[in-house]
Amino acid sequence: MLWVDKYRPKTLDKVIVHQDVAQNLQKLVSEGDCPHLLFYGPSGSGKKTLIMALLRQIFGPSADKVKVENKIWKVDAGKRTIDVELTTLSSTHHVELNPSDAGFQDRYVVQEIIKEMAKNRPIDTKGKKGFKVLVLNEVDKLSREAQHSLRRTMEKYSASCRLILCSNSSSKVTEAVRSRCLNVRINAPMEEEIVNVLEFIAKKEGLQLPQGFAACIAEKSNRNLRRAVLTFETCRVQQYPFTNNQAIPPMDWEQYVSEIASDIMKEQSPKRLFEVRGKLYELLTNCIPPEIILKRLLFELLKKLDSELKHEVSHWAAHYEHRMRLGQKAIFHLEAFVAKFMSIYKSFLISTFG
Ligand SMILES: Nc1ncnc2c1ncn2[C@@H]1O[C@H](COP(=O)(O)OP(=O)(O)OP(=O)(O)O)[C@@H](O)[C@H]1O
Repeated sequence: MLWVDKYRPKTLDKVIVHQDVAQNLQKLVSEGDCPHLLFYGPSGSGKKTLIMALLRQIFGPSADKVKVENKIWKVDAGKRTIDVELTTLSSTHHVELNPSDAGFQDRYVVQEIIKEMAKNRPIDTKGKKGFKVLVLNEVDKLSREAQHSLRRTMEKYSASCRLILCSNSSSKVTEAVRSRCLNVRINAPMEEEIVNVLEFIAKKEGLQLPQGFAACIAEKSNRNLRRAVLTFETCRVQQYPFTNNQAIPPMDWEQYVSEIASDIMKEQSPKRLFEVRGKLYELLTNCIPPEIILKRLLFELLKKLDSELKHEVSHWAAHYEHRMRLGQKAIFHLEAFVAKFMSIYKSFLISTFG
């Protein structure tokens, strides 16, 4: 098991970072009734960990016993019936799903599937009417229609079900949904907090971790806890005993994006565009989210660019990121950005050097 999973705190009293949030959540549960919740914060900040620990606090260890199901739902979409394939993770008390996986059919997922799940009211351990928890991931990626439907579901079934929403940014969640939830902001952990987590893992694994090296991993992680723990494990495999000046390897995919950026800078032609497309496709098939690829690619390209082009290139990256959100096939928009970049860069080279 990877350290990120092995050392993920299981209960609210065991968390190393966000102890204040964990305490507030504990109070909320002890008061008996939990409102709908919206957890938001950057990737790797610990949202999911807190949600899982909260479920355990509410329902006890049985919340950990989850089964993964891949189901095809037949939903009524106006005049026709469509098939929506979704993966759910469920225990006896909760169901977790990612409705935005259904792409532009996401509103049917909310209108039909989530509504159906929310309706069924379980009884709790004391034989009273209990409530079911639905954990919805990546709500910020839901279309506006889906978010409107979600709002209705939240209102209508609030007696039988609680929604726990998880998202990276709260600004992409509509005001109507936000205002019906208790908003829980999960900040990116501070570097010292990351060092504490690394020291905790080192102690458990019986490793000697030099202070300077832990601080270096924390700094390189960009305040992303998952990344810090993954890097720490990679370093352990590469070299032990650790030294203060040990090299910290970049993530494989970041290396790959950097190579793509170099390819684009070296040649701007349909042939090169075709090659780059293949590489981008490979990243997507390895589950690197397209927005992250675009952001990283922009970062790498900006490093190599003259300052007069930076503004224009950033503008087009934002343009294609927006289109990617509206569309379905991310590869089209990534490729379109690369083609646009090649055209801008080539014109710049011709006008400068003739
Ligand atoms: N409070 C905590 N104390 C100690 N370690 C933590 C804590 N929260 C998270 N971690 C560690 O950080 C890793 C990443 O956390 P988590 O998956 O909760 O992040 P996330 O915010 O949900 O990320 P994403 O938005 O990318 O899914 C966990 O696997 C766990 O090892």
